[in-house]
Amino acid sequence: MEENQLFPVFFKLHRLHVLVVGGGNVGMEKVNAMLQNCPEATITVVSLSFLPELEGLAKSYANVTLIHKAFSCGDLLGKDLVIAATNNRELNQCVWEKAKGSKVLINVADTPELCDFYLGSVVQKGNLKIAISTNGKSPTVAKRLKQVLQEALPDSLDDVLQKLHIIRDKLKGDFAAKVKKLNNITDVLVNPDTKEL
Ligand SMILES: C[C@@]1(CC(=O)O)C2=NC(=C\c3[nH]c(c(CCC(=O)O)c3CC(=O)O)Cc3[nH]c(c(CC(=O)O)c3CCC(=O)O)/C=C3\N/C(=C\2)[C@@H](CCC(=O)O)[C@]3(C)CC(=O)O)/[C@H]1CCC(=O)O
Ligand SMILES: NC(=O)c1ccc[n+]([C@@H]2O[C@H](COP(=O)([O-])OP(=O)(O)OC[C@H]3O[C@@H](n4cnc5c(N)ncnc54)[C@H](O)[C@@H]3O)[C@@H](O)[C@H]2O)c1
Repeated sequence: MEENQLFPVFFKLHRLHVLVVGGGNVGMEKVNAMLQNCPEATITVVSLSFLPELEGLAKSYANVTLIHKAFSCGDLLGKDLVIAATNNRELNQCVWEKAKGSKVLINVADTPELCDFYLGSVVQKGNLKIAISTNGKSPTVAKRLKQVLQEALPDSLDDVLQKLHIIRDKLKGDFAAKVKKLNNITDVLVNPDTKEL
């Protein structure tokens, strides 16, 4: 079977500055996806035109800035991540070249081969977050799986996380002893019939 070699990480977007080039449907969707996960994400969108929905988002989120202009190299200054989402393949390739020259990680929405990272489909239950990737094979399947998991996982999972966090902070002893205890307590999640030792 072909393997997915992507390595998932969870970015603290409120500490990073993201540049999105292109304020159309895809630019809008990517901005929306980032804000859904992190309402404090710092995002600058550079574009020749903006969808009205994107202008609405910029009004609601002080951390989202829209700049009405054509992309230029200087837009990369101070940015940590870039998403190239214009409808012009050559321009997206040019943004990629400039980003590479500046050592900034980039996602080129119309060219998976040029992406340093992909966005995932995200299941959220309070503190719990599950990101899904199909290795770029079918974003639609990723979206559907998200819907299935969002329904199937109980909301109470967040209570479990909150309680385990309290226990984790209270546990005494050395690291190995804490790990053993936490694994004993949570064994019931994978073996419902076992009793805590
Ligand atoms: C998961 C999600 C996250 C997000 O965007 O937030 C996401 N795409 C979503 C939706 C979606 N995208 C597309 C459709 C139409 C149907 C279809 O094509 O399936 C739908 C479905 C819909 O909108 O209903 C079209 C599309 N997408 C890409 C291309 C270019 C290409 O493949 O060449 C084209 C063709 C453009 C064309 O044909 O012109 C590329 C990528 N899209 C990715 C992520 C990355 C791979 C993720 C993975 O590994 O699965 C990757 C590689 C790069 C990236 O964008 O990061 C989000 C689900 C949101 C949710 O959970 O609700
Ligand atoms: N990765 C994904 O999830 C995904 C999904 C669907 C489509 N796509 C691809 O993404 C691309 C964009 O699609 P779209 O629907 O957003 O297009 P769109 O036409 O709605 O938007 C393109 C935007 O790019 C801007 N733009 C054009 N030239 C520019 C320049 N020189 N400087 C700055 N901004 C400029 C335009 O003003 C416009 O706002 C398409 O090539 C499409 O194939 C990717």
